[in-house]
Amino acid sequence: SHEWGYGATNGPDFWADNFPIANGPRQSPINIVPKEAQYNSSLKALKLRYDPSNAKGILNNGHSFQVDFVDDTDSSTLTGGPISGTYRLRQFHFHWGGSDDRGSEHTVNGIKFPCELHLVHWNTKYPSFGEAADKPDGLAVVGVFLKIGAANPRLQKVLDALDVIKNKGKQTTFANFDAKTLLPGSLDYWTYDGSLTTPPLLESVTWIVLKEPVSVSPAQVCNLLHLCACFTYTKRNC
Ligand SMILES: CCN[C@H]1CN(CCOCC)S(=O)(=O)c2sc(S(N)(=O)=O)cc21
Ligand SMILES: [Zn+2]
Repeated sequence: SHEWGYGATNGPDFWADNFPIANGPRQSPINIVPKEAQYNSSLKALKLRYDPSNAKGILNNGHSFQVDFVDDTDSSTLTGGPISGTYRLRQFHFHWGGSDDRGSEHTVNGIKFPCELHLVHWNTKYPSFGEAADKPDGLAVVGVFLKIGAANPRLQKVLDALDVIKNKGKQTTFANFDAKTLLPGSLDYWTYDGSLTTPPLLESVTWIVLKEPVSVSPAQVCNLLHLCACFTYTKRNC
């Protein structure tokens, strides 16, 4: 079967063919309706402690690009928030689209943002990421919306690295990067139990979607899209 993607013949509407969990009870993404969200006073503040020296490399996985982190110690972790215990930062990646009115996976009141950042963490109650990835409490992903606005200097180091990983499977070293610099000022969040938003669509993700977006400039989004030479789902006149 041809590889899943976002095209007309292998996009999300076809994923259930090879990944029946696509019709499962806790599939992501969802539309977030703030007025309908219930306040839960037992939820704690998010605590994100990231060590820049854990940044390892940047990889074009053919569906997006991801920055991978060394996750063999508790030096880059997510604690507090809706989760219990300690989750380790594994990687972060982005989702974007071919125009400013689409690209994010979650929506807020039906509105899509041009881009969405996902910081993927795994529960250290399991021996490894691979073991955690299919457990109901295995993963916690922090989602950050990007909105079109002023250029975001903290993104630039990531975008500058894309030139050398233009093709699927390409990777290069990406050292000494502080993922915290990608976060907005406020860590206020919505949370729900969901899934990976791409195959294998595992229902193992506690979603933590930050309310405050960060900015990205149109030129920076175009930078992302140059990488999309191999991603057929986005065409943008840059
Ligand atoms: C392109 C594949 N994307 C997957 C790859 N991983 C799953 C690998 O499962 C191994 C058994 S992942 O855990 O890194 C991950 S997180 C998200 S998302 N968009 O929901 O934050 C998608 C994916
Ligand atoms: Zn994602």
